[in-house]
Amino acid sequence: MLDEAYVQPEPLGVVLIIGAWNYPFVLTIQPLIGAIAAGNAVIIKPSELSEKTAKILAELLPQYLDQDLYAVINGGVKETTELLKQRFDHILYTGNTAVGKIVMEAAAKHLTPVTLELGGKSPCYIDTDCDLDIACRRITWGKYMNCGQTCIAPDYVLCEPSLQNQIVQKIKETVKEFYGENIKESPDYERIINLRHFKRILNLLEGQKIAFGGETDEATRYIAPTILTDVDPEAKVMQEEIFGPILPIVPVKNADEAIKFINSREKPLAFYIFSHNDKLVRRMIDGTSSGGVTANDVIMHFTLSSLPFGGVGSSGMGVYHGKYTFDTFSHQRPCLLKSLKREGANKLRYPPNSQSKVDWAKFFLLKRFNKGKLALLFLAFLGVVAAVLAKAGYY
Ligand SMILES: NC(=O)c1ccc[n+]([C@@H]2O[C@H](COP(=O)([O-])OP(=O)(O)OC[C@H]3O[C@@H](n4cnc5c(N)ncnc54)[C@H](O)[C@@H]3O)[C@@H](O)[C@H]2O)c1
Ligand SMILES: O=CCCCCCCCCCCCCCCCCCCCCC(=O)O
Repeated sequence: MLDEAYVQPEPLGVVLIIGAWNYPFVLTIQPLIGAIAAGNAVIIKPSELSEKTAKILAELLPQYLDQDLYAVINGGVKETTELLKQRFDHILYTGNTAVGKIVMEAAAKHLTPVTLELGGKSPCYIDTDCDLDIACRRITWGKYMNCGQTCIAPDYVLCEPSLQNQIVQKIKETVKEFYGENIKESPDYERIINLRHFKRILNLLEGQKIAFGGETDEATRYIAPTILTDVDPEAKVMQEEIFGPILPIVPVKNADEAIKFINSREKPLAFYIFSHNDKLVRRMIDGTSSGGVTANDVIMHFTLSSLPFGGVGSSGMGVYHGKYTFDTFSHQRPCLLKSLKREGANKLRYPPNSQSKVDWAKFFLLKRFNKGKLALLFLAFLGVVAAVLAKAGYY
């Protein structure tokens, strides 16, 4: 009661931030800000795939930040492997799950804590009680933004079979509204990062029923906004994160079947539910697990600095954004400041031990006391009252 107890966040030391190529600026600078705020030195390793952003980060950062404390190291697998042999005090990695395991293994050698911002297949459930026009506009935005190369893009849609055709029609209309008749010419429609990913995505289309889109151009790595209908849960496109502009629709009987479907797979990075029915929204949140959730929209939980961002299970571990980034890169150090006085009370914890000492310790620590102690306390209280009365009478 008389001591001072507080939590003093302290810097961890040297932090390594490994970024991914799909949002190469935000995925390195956002964690960097929190790591600096928490007082750490930082090494940034941008993705070699987004080579121009990597180059510009290495040119710009030293112009504005202390070069002894904040470094940018560019390179690919070889350089990152070498970097990971060093001892860091925290590693924040953004990228795919397979490399996440490599990072965690390397970190374990030094007992370095990790934050792993990974991916996964983020489901999107559309309820029959829903404004389909709005739902489809928001899904079109989140799915085809950056050509589907967004970690929290809705990966696939779950809905009742009766909604399928309407969804296709409405997304089709929205694509036209967003990107015009000639999508290829739209300055707002992006391309696939490289040929390897282009071929990987095309491979996912094999044997599928294309309800919309499907046009591709290898020379410019263009893949049109595409929708697949009646997709078999066992199909290739349902086995890995798509990370491209393909939206499979998997018909389910109802919300309960959707919950079962989601729970039978790895925990996703995000989960989206579109419904007017608030009770259903909460039931679906309670019945599933995912890194984050947005109801009646997509992507937007990422934009709130008041919410922690991160995955769970195979979609990652640890969180950042806003104050959570500061906390991730800090050690929460508990401090108790006592004085050298009141040694009489402290004698309770020193040997020789006795039942009376145990009872008093219970009283102080657990706020638990037996009836005998209660009587004693009552007597003490009466004594205090008597003393006060006597003093008042005396004066
Ligand atoms: N959770 C998030 O915030 C988030 C954000 C963006 C992307 N992602 C996920 O990232 C994935 C896409 O990114 P990616 O993995 O293709 O990015 P990537 O290929 O850029 O790899 C990520 C980083 O890992 C490094 N790397 C690659 N192979 C390595 C190895 N063998 N050893 C050590 N380091 C290695 C790269 O140099 C790069 O810096 C998707 O799964 C996506 O969902 C997650
Ligand atoms: O790959 C992983 C990283 C993901 C990065 C995703 C970045 C996404 C950025 C999206 C920015 C969206 C900004 C939208 C701002 C405009 C908002 C207007 C909102 C009006 C809201 C009205 C309301 O009803 O709430």
